[in-house]
Amino acid sequence: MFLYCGIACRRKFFWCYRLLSTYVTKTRYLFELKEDDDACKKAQQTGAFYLFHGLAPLLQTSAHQYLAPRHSLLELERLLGKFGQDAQRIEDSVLIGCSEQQEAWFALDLGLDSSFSIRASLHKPEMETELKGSFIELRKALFQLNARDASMLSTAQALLRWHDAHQFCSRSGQPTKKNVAGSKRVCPSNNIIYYPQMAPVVITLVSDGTRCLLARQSSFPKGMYSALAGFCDIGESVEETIHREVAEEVGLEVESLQYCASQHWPFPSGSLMIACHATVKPGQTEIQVNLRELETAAWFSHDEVATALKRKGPYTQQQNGTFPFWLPPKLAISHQLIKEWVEKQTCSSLPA
Ligand SMILES: NC(=O)c1ccc[n+]([C@@H]2O[C@H](COP(=O)([O-])OP(=O)(O)OC[C@H]3O[C@@H](n4cnc5c(N)ncnc54)[C@H](O)[C@@H]3O)[C@@H](O)[C@H]2O)c1
Ligand SMILES: [Mg+2]
Repeated sequence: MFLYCGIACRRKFFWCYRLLSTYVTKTRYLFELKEDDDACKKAQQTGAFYLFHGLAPLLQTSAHQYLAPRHSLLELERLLGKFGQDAQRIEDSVLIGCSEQQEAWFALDLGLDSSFSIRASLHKPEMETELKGSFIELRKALFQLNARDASMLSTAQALLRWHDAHQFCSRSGQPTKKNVAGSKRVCPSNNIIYYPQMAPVVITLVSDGTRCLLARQSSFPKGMYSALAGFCDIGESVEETIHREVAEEVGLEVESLQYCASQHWPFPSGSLMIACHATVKPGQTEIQVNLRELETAAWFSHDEVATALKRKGPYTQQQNGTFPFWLPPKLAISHQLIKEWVEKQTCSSLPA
């Protein structure tokens, strides 16, 4: 009997341990907050808030890096009170994650129009002084944030932008209402539910076996090249988008492809970047650049790419008027894709 109990208890302990692993607990907690408005409101009491103004996150500078400060509900209520705002404005906030200790994290934009406020947008310079930070465009700050803040702020910005753009039902024209977590909006007149969306984008590093193909758009910083990227058209598989984008942008036919990784990307308005390696036949490598899409594209050797990976742009113009060749920074999935290609090439060139 004792032995039986012992085994049963150990089994139970093992089962609880499995269920209560930090990751599972955190995931279940976030799921509950998205489904249960009261639970989410309760979580706000002990939660922390990232602040934005016109989709630009509040940042503080620390040793050449940006840090994203968080504020408690109490601090936020005090701040809104000081600027003559109703604390109801906090209902505009969206849930973006939680800590391992289940402190829920929210994001709130103080610069976007609010249905809860008479004076919709709070005055930016005054708020910056009060908060001892600056609201900085995410595009400018992203690469000077640590990986966790970059990911949190990217998610937050995409979600805040989506809510701002989906205030009305496209069928009835009536105002839609968000749930407390901000994981959906509902039209009260017809019960249509709107969920936040993101656009799938493929990013492909094409190789001919020894070289890889990199391209630039005129909007890129000078000297920077990247892998080929393109939005998925409606009805396409990832494989079909890769074939089409490579043909459209550089006039080549993909022979084989291999998945590498994926990343949420906040620009232009929330994309899921799906990164893949692709090969073309060694004899069919003549590039025909589509100038409507790209400024230029070219084949680069392993050594050229390996050297460029170590450079950190943006660069100033050289004496001969050109800019050094450099690649996107570590945080961008294109960097990871290119680095993986370089490592594979290095391994395959080593003697067996
Ligand atoms: N994270 C990274 O490493 C990385 C690297 C390269 C590109 N990107 C991102 O990939 C995205 C797509 O690359 P691209 O610009 O070459 O795409 P693209 O080649 O599909 O060309 C862009 C054009 O596609 C059209 N388009 C179709 N669907 C669209 C949609 N849902 N949203 C916006 N435009 C749409 C527009 O006309 C737009 O001008 C860019 O927004 C860029 O920010 C990210
Ligand atoms: Mg493109």
